[in-house]
Amino acid sequence: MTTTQVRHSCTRGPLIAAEGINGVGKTYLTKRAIDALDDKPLMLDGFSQRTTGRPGLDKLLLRALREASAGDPFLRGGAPLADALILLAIKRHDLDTVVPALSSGRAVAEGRSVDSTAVCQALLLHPDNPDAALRTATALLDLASSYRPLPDLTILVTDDAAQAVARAQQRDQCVLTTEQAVFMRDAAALYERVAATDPARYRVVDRRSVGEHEAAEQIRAWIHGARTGLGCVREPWQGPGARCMCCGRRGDAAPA
Ligand SMILES: Nc1ncnc2c1ncn2[C@@H]1O[C@H](COP(=O)(O)OP(=O)(O)OP(=O)(O)O)[C@@H](O)[C@H]1O
Ligand SMILES: Cc1cn([C@H]2C[C@H](O)[C@@H](COP(=O)(O)O)O2)c(=O)[nH]c1=O
Repeated sequence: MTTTQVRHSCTRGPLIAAEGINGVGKTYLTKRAIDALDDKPLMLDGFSQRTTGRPGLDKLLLRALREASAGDPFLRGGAPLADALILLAIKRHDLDTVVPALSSGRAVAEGRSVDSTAVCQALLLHPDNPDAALRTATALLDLASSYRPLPDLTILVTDDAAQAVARAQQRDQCVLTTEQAVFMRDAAALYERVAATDPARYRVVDRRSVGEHEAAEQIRAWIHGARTGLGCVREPWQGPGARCMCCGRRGDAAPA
């Protein structure tokens, strides 16, 4: 988690996110990577997998967004900033549910995190202006980091957008509209630009140049390596003297 932490070592596990457009292979490759790990991370499902089970606050918020977006696969409810705040609330709820696992030293792998919110909502706000979309995406990430710490490591899976569209269509037995396919293409480009702004947090695996086996192996190694050098993590809104959310250690107060 990259914000509000004081860098002394903490016993917690790392928070890792898999990002990228629909159908790019986040779930497929992350599962393959995790199969090869002895110390398996807790997997936090992406949104589309959350259709069964107890209706917690995350599912209820998601249901509201789904209803407002009337079947749109990108959950576009018509009010991008209000949608963004609901999406961030869901991702905050997700963090709350995994703090016990992180505190026990276990790694957690989120299927999408706040970078998806930043990218998708920024693109909705600036569909025809890639530079403005990038500025808004980074501003939304700043906003997100005041709601919850960002992931320690974000793995971006990229590919030719048309390949990802084809996989998503095949998997979901649907045909995306041209507008939806263009949205995915533009989102793919924006994810890559956002990743380039924060190379310390992001690792990028590009399926155009890396085979399936090698991609899964890279992801395995990144997840394994994310365990080292972790600092304590604090509620962003509580300031540097607050206790670590995971180990409970107090931070050093800011120098006078
Ligand atoms: N290398 C591969 N070989 C065979 N099938 C693959 C491969 N990569 C992905 N797939 C298939 O493509 C589809 C899309 O992949 P996946 O579900 O992992 O994408 P995703 O990025 O998690 O998408 P979403 O965000 O829409 O859930 C799935 O049916 C998956 O099994
Ligand atoms: C987290 C998040 C998701 N979305 C969109 C992207 C996908 O089209 C759907 C389903 O997501 P899944 O996790 O891949 O199942 O939701 C979004 O627009 N903004 C977000 O923050």
